[in-house]
Amino acid sequence: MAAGWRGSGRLLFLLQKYRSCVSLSQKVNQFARISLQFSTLVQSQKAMTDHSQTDVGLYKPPPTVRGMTELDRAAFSQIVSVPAIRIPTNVLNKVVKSLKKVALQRPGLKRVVEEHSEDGNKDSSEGEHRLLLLDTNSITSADSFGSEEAEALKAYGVPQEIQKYELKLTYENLKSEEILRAVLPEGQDVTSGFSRVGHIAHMNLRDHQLPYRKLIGQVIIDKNPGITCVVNKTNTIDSTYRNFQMEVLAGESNMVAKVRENGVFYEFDFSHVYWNPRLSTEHERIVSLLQRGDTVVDVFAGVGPFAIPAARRGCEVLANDLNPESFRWLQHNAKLNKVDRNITSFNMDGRGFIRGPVQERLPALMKGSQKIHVVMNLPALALEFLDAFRGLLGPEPDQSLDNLPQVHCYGFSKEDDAQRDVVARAEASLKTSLQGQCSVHLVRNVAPNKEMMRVSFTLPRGVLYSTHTRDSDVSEEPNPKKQKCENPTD
Ligand SMILES: C[S@@+](CC[C@H](N)C(=O)[O-])C[C@H]1O[C@@H](n2cnc3c(N)ncnc32)[C@H](O)[C@@H]1O
Repeated sequence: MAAGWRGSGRLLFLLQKYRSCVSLSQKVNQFARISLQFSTLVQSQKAMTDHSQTDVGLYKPPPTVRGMTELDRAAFSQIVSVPAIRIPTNVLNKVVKSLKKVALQRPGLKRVVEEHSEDGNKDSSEGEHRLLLLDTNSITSADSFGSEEAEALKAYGVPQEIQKYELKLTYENLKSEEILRAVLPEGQDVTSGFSRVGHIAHMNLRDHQLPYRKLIGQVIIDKNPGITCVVNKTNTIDSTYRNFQMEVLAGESNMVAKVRENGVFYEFDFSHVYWNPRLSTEHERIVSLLQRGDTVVDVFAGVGPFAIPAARRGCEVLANDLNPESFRWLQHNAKLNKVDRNITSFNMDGRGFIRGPVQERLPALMKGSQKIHVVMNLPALALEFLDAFRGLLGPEPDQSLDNLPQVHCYGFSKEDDAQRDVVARAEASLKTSLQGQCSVHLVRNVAPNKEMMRVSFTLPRGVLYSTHTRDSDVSEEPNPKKQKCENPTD
């Protein structure tokens, strides 16, 4: 209860902080942060509640498992005494339904059992009665039943009497969080959360969890059907291709994942390419803007989560990625989804791609009426890559080419006003104002104080036709510090 009040107080404080923000964009950012902090608050309160529930001791594994680094499943077995109620078989189903809130619920455990006599043999009245096992957190004595349950018992003629039942609890009956809380050092955070990529569970363990990493990996496999490999991200990444370096904690070391996102199938080697299940909504959002016959230019395509669904929708796609492995899996996924005819793929640097194959095709596309969408999802750097469009079609505007491309460019921001920050960076690269001509979307909160944003706009004619090409900016090479990629978790 006290935790609940503390939580509400904190929420009130956060909301007051939100009200005091001045600009709309600040409010958007602040609101996103408050939502995150609030959800963290709710999660930690939930964790507290769960903890207090298991704290009664009954479902706690034996204390001897504390500090275990190699999983010994048998060490988790124990006999516990649980409350039970004796129910005639002719009303069993109805009574079990009425008592479902207070019945024992444990993975892999039957809650209705046969009764045994004192000597351990089956009761002589076998077949006439069964025992319903009850949850010790709800029922400790015959008086613990609520009024509805008590009424149901009376109506079915079941005596409101509690007896004890000796129950064998094993590793199989425990939840992963209960196992890890019993094993890891007391009082330290037990996070068993992971991202799922096909058969792979992808974890980001903290330092204090590392000595137990093999055991944690095995527990995740045991408790999550379909997971056959658990990896932990190690602290370094290949910052160019945005893939993680990882250690296999448990299970097979097969890194070729098969996933389905928004109804589309993908296969890829997770250890060599970028894949983030948290982007599925954004992928879908962009794809929903597309019409059959549109052209999609995907500058940082990865293994195809924009390109493949766009091609399936009937668009012509130019898809590029610098990582040879992403390029290979992109082609594989195009074939897998039978859209390889609609996708032309490239393995180039993004700027070279824009100033080469895209430049060649753009005039013809801009003469037509079907939309041209340019997608640039490399949030650590893409805003800076917009300079590649400057002077792309030369200095002389051709008025017959009036179908200007729509650009969807992603960027991370740690600024208080993330919206203003990403627009200002896009404007600096394009060397033109986008005021009133762009929309900005919060894609997701990546970390506390770090947002992934999308700026969408029609590429200004004055940018495409300009003497001010990127190549003429010798004195304006991007600051190498700014070019550095951000944390791999993003
Ligand atoms: C954040 S991932 C996005 C992949 C995919 N579009 C998605 O939404 O999941 C960025 C991709 O850009 C690629 N990349 C990095 N630097 C690049 C560059 N200079 N030119 C082209 N692609 C690049 C990486 O290999 C990676 O696949």
